Amino acid sequence: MNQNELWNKIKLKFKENANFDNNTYDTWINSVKPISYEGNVLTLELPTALHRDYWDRQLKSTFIEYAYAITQTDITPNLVLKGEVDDNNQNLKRFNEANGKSEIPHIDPHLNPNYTFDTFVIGQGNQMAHAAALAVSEDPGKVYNPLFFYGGVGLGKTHLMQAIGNKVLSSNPNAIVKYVTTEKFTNDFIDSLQNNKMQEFRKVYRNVDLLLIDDIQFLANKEGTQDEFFNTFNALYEDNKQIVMTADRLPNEINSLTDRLVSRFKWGLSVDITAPDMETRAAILRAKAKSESLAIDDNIMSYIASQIDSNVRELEGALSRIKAFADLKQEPITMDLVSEALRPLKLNKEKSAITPESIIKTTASYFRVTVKEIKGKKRVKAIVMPRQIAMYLSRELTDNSLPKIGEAFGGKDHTTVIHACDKISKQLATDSDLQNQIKDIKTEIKH
Ligand SMILES: Nc1ncnc2c1ncn2[C@@H]1O[C@H](COP(=O)(O)OP(=O)(O)OP(=O)(O)O)[C@@H](O)[C@H]1O
Repeated sequence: MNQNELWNKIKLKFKENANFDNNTYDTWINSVKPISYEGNVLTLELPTALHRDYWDRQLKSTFIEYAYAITQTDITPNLVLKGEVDDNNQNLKRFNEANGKSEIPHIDPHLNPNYTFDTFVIGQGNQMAHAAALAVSEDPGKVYNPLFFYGGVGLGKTHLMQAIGNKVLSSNPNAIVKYVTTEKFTNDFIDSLQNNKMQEFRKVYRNVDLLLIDDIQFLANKEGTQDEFFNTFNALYEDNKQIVMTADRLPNEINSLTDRLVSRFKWGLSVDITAPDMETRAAILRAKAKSESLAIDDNIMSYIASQIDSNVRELEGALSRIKAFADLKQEPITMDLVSEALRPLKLNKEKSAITPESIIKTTASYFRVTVKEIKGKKRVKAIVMPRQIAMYLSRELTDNSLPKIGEAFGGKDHTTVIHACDKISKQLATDSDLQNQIKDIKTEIKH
């Protein structure tokens, strides 16, 4: 029997017995080419490294079983990639090290199983992001690539991004999905540079079907990591692999993000997620309460939703607090219990009520300018500097979104706030006078 005859017989067995649909059969079996059959080794040429990984993990043992049924001998598959075939040394090396070991390291998707579409409540602020996420999860790499979510903290960006990963894996358990924060990507990159492991790094990041990368604003000012990310992005994109990213702002608003990255990100779709309205907050609470089997009256839900209006993470925190209160006191969840449980949160909020308004007031008096001047448009240095410092402090000390801060400064655009924050952060690194001024103003604000 030559290699073609043997492979055709094995293929037939895969077709008849392996329970593959046509698509799966074409992808993993029909795309394989028999190269040689010598001794007890059948050399097969596979189209990509992904195929080899899949064969190593999923198909090798079935292959051996089918080959044995046909030849009554143990046949070992020698899996090579196109281009490797002529290189005998590499071929041999690969064969020797193979032994069931996959070339692509095992990739842990790092997904939270609770972050699914089922547990995500759709509301006004996230409707569009949800629709885009769903579309991408149904057809990764095809519709919006890359998909980019941006918006403030605790609004569900990570949840939605991981929901895509969970859905892709549940539809195709063999898909290679990887979720990473930008911080982890950066650390992995630096680590592999220092330890001469760039090849492994690339093997991990360039062999995924779906890359989910969170908080890419942290790529700011990291040129080397940006370069590597750019190359990763290109490799995946050219291979029609899906990339999903999140950040707290639009790519062109991220400090020193290279133009080539910004322009790549524009190839796909950017969608913002905004804070949930009252109705959505109540719906989220109802869903969370239900999943934890908490019995809470509808009007109590509305009350909680009206009190906690910043973001979903805080809403969840409030609910856990209420639950803990009810458990400790062994009482049902009544309006009294809820208002007692939430009182410290509200008091805290009132006591430490640091708002852009209070920051503007303190900063103005520190620099002996007026609140009106800070909120105004005058561009003289004596006013611009205090204005930018107050914007910077509003960003640092409050949870207000960039547009909200802009509004507090007499209706300025959020890009002006970003510019101010970036400028002050940069200057702070080298200017000790500014460091002291900011320290003093902060102390005053907190008193
Ligand atoms: N629409 C929603 N329905 C259900 N749960 C939600 C929704 N939005 C957010 N959450 C929950 O709120 C919490 C915070 O969400 P998440 O971590 O995804 O926010 P984020 O936008 O990524 O914030 P950050 O930028 O701080 O990481 C999570 O526990 C998430 O499950």
